[in-house]
Amino acid sequence: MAKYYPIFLNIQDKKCVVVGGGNVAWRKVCSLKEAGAKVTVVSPDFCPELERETGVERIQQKYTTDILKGAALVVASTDDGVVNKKVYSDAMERGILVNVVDKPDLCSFIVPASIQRGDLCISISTGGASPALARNIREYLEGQFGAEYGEFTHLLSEVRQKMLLEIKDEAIRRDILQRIAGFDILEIIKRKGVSEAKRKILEIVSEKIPGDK
Ligand SMILES: C[C@@]1(CC(=O)O)c2cc3[nH]c(cc4nc(cc5[nH]c(cc(n2)[C@H]1CCC(=O)O)[C@@](C)(CC(=O)O)[C@@H]5CCC(=O)O)C(CC(=O)O)=C4CCC(=O)O)c(CCC(=O)O)c3CC(=O)O
Ligand SMILES: NC(=O)C1=CN([C@@H]2O[C@H](COP(=O)(O)OP(=O)(O)OC[C@H]3O[C@@H](n4cnc5c(N)ncnc54)[C@H](O)[C@@H]3O)[C@@H](O)[C@H]2O)C=CC1
Repeated sequence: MAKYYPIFLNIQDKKCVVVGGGNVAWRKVCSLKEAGAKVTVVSPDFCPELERETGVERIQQKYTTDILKGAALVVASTDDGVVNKKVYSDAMERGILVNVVDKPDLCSFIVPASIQRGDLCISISTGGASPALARNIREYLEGQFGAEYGEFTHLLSEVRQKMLLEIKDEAIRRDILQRIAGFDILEIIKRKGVSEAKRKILEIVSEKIPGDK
């Protein structure tokens, strides 16, 4: 089995093509859309979920190479191995990132199972060993990581932007940022809300920087 390098790809406003109109195509269309891509899906037929999907360009025809023009990424998710392989070789020739859903060895990237809580993303991969296990772990973690993690991440981002400007001493800044990302602050968000957590953060900051209010 191949080794993988986990990264987060910026595909905002980039053309991403999904070839195929079944359930697997729909799943990939949804995750690409959520990442802000301009999605084109091409297939002679679309499952009802794909038919209903808004904000997606649907091209109702068999795959042809010209559809890849200007694409940053393509997913081949037809039930026809020959077509999937053709998409793979077309993409490789053009330097386009490619995922072939039925052939892990024809993938320049594979897609993990993911949980999104605001800017916090937790992704799980088994490197293709067991997608079902990746899904089960995702479902388990969904129960552990509630909406409060989104609020927490948002609050930390706000405070961090401010501190990057205001606290020049890198060691002190790092110490504070590490401290306020602690689970005790998350507990305060859960029990008492965001404004109480902000108050606690200010308290920590003033303790760490004498004289700071
Ligand atoms: C290599 C990879 C390539 C890629 O697609 O990127 C790939 C390949 C294959 N998947 C297959 C089967 C299944 N895939 C799922 C589900 C998911 N598959 C996803 C990713 C990946 N699947 C990549 C590796 C990810 C990793 O392991 O890290 C997830 C995580 C993300 C997503 O697809 O968006 C999404 C869960 C999302 C979620 O729920 O959170 C289920 C379960 C279900 O549908 O409920 C089954 C049935 C059970 C089983 O087989 O385990 C088959 C055999 C097809 C056949 O039997 O014909 C192949 C081909 C092969 O293995 O040869
Ligand atoms: N990677 C993954 O997560 C998973 C992969 N798979 C594999 O994914 C593939 C697709 O699965 P499903 O969506 O369930 O299949 P499906 O049979 O529901 O859909 C296949 C789609 O491909 C379209 N298609 C066929 N020829 C085409 C062509 N020349 N050009 C464009 N579109 C074409 C069909 O019209 C249909 O819409 C299967 O090979 C399956 O083994 C299955 C489960 C999970």
